Amino acid sequence: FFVSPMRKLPGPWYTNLTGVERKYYAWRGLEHHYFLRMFAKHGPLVRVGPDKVGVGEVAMFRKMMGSYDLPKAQMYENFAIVGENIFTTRNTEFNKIRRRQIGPAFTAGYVRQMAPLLQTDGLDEVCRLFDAQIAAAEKQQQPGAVGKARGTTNTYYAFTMMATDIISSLAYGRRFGASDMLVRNVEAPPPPPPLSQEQTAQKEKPQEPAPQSEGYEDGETGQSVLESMIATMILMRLVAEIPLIHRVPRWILPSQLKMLYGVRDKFLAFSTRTATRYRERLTKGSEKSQAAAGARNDILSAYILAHDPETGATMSDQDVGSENTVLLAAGTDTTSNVMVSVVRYLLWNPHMMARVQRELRDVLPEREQVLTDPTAAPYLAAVIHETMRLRASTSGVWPRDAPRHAGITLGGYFIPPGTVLCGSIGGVHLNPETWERPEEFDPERFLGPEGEARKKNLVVFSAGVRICPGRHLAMLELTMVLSAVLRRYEFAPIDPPPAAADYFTDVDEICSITTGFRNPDRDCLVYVSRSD
Ligand code: HEM
Repeated sequence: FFVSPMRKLPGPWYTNLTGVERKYYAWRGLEHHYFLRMFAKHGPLVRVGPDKVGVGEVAMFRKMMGSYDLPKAQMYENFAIVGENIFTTRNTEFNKIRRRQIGPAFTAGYVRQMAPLLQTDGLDEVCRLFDAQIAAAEKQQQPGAVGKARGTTNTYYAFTMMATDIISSLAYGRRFGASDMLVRNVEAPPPPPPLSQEQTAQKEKPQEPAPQSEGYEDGETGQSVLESMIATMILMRLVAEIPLIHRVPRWILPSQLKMLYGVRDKFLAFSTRTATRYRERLTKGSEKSQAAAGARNDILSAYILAHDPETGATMSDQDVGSENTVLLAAGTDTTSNVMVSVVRYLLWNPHMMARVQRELRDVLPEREQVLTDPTAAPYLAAVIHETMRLRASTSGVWPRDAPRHAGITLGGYFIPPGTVLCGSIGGVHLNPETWERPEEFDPERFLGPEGEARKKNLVVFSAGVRICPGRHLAMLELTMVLSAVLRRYEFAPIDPPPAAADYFTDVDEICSITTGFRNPDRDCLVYVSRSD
């Protein structure tokens, strides 16, 4: 204890003995804030527990993420309730092979070919929702009322459901129909009048079973799959917080947890079965069905056909099933939360909103046009980058073990083996040595050649050997959806912006693996109307 090199690291004295303060913040969903406060006080390398060090500076972050010598920390095993896959694995060889296998599904070129699916299964759906919300407001408008009808929408639900539909389309070959649930709520007819006796008797007669939706089995529907997906994600987060849950025999668990495990089993079975069916269509079906399946440029077909060019290893249906559950976890709220934040920042800064809209009217003169190239709308691209800097949906910490035998030197300090390095994306993005006025929302910093150069200091997708493979897809999705909705609709705030501009309080965030909105029902409600 007295000779440990960790003692030399900056940090409060008590972190030599305990990491309970960090745990307390993590338990409250505010671990990302805890790290920011520690960096502000002690600098970008700070001890936060006897064996834990926070890293909040871009060069150090890149160094710790740059090599497989610093494997993912043990925490990741807690996510493996959906099997070992690219995200959960701590095994270098496994990760290298998997990244080579799935690489072709995420190249910039292949991702561009997915744009039509992003449009039909994502963008069109969210627009259908906004249109339904506006139509509902029109219905309620008094006759003779002046001005356009304004619907009310919750951007959090609208974009989260849309992103879920996009990933389910790309990774499962079908939309789960998440957006439809929202549209149905808007269009729900008024409750029927009470039934007469005769009608009641009629109703009690056994009904014909509802026709199965294509591809679902055993009474599954898009909605039931969606529910089991959500339950699986909840279980993942619970086990991440309390790993013991996964270590004890299942029969000891309380009934709610047993139920969650049961649903997880069903969801994994569904994911594997989806891969099996798709493989059959791709490889065994008639020429016509093979052509139809092959013509779909999506992640699922790329995974099924994947092989590692070095070892020749392919992926089993179970492998594909496990990878797909991870895509749902890694590729939905990460992207949709950025969209929500972009709309919020633009509503708080009307001159920026006006500039984005002017730019979009120039590049998309027809209302229904869609933009796929972010460089065509540089101001919108700058807004997206600045939002991802200030409110990264991944602003929490991503832990790595110090190299097992040699340790590592960071910022002039030796970090011994056995230490966990907590790479803080929020810390890197708010580091005052890197960014002027770090807490200010200023898209200008990403404009022009200097702005382009500054992007190297953004690590929203992490860096190095485990960098996000979905980054091109995320950028395409952000560009297509935000350009279209900001061109086609006017948004207006329902509530005024927070009075005091304080980074820690002006957005009520919760960090639990990803960072999102603690109270979306209160904070993400806006007016929406059609633009010309
Ligand atoms: C704005 C949106 C996104 C952000 C900010 C983001 C960010 C990140 C970050 C920071 C990591 C590293 C996590 C770690 O070290 O454990 C990561 C990993 C990953 N991301 Fe993303 N991501 C986004 C969208 C996506 C999308 C759309 C997909 C795929 C559909 C995806 C798939 C993955 C996968 C599979 C990994 C694990 C890679 C590995 O461990 O080797 N992400 N992402």
